[in-house]
Amino acid sequence: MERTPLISARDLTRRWGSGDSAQLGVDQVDLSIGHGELVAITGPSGSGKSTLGALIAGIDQPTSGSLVVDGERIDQMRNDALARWRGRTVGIVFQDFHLLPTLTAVENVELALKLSGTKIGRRERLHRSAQMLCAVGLGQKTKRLPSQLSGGEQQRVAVARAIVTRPKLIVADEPTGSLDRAAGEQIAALLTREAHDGTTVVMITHDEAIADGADRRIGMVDGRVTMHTASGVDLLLAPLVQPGAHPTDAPAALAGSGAR
Ligand SMILES: Nc1ncnc2c1ncn2[C@@H]1O[C@H](COP(=O)(O)OP(=O)(O)OP(=O)(O)O)[C@@H](O)[C@H]1O
Repeated sequence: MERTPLISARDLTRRWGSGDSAQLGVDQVDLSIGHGELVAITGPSGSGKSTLGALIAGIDQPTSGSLVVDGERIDQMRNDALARWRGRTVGIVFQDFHLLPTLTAVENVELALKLSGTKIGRRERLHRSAQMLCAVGLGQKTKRLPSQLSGGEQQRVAVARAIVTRPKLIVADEPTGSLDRAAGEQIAALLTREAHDGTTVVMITHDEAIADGADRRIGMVDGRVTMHTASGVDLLLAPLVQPGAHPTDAPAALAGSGAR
């Protein structure tokens, strides 16, 4: 069965400023990511990975181009509508965690459930949040404040917060960046399981082993997508996508294969 795209970007561009001083983050990117696909975005520092992730997660908006995520055009959505869309659609793991310093680990996770509009009471929200913290190996530290946790532990709280709402999409910026190998593999396994359960996972990573475990790797250089790697086969984008064609027109291997 053909995998329908959850994310469809066309000519997506994000720049700051204009003229000679313009900074280009993402440059005319065409991209299609399927439901339940686990995608790793890789590339050198400054190549636009975080910028692309922020656009896909709806925490930033493009200068031009179109971006449809879960059936909605989010590229020109108003801020209030975009915030509501994020709450019901996406779990985000920020590079620098963004935990609220005055809330405990379990309260940080619970807040995400509350903001997602889930119709469950606080007691059940706290129960689910504690379970999620157990899943990331923090069952003994649910009542700690972020300042009482190591960087790696804070990162795991951030992952638990992104997953607990069972969103359609998880965008994770270096979700294993502060972790040792064993903890990193545990988090990668958790995100992979979410993808197997139907969540689309877009993971920005420098970790080669974790990128290799994804369904597809998207390589970026200078704000452009230069390469897709699926099933261990390198596919150079340029010869496969004809000028003017959308990535969804490209061969199935490029767009991902089969719905989950
Ligand atoms: N707010 C901003 N204003 C101006 N330029 C920006 C802004 N944010 C990012 N950029 C520029 O956009 C380009 C892409 O940055 P981005 O953070 O997306 O790269 P990255 O691939 O995620 O890098 P890293 O691996 O170091 O995190 C860089 O040249 C960066 O300087």
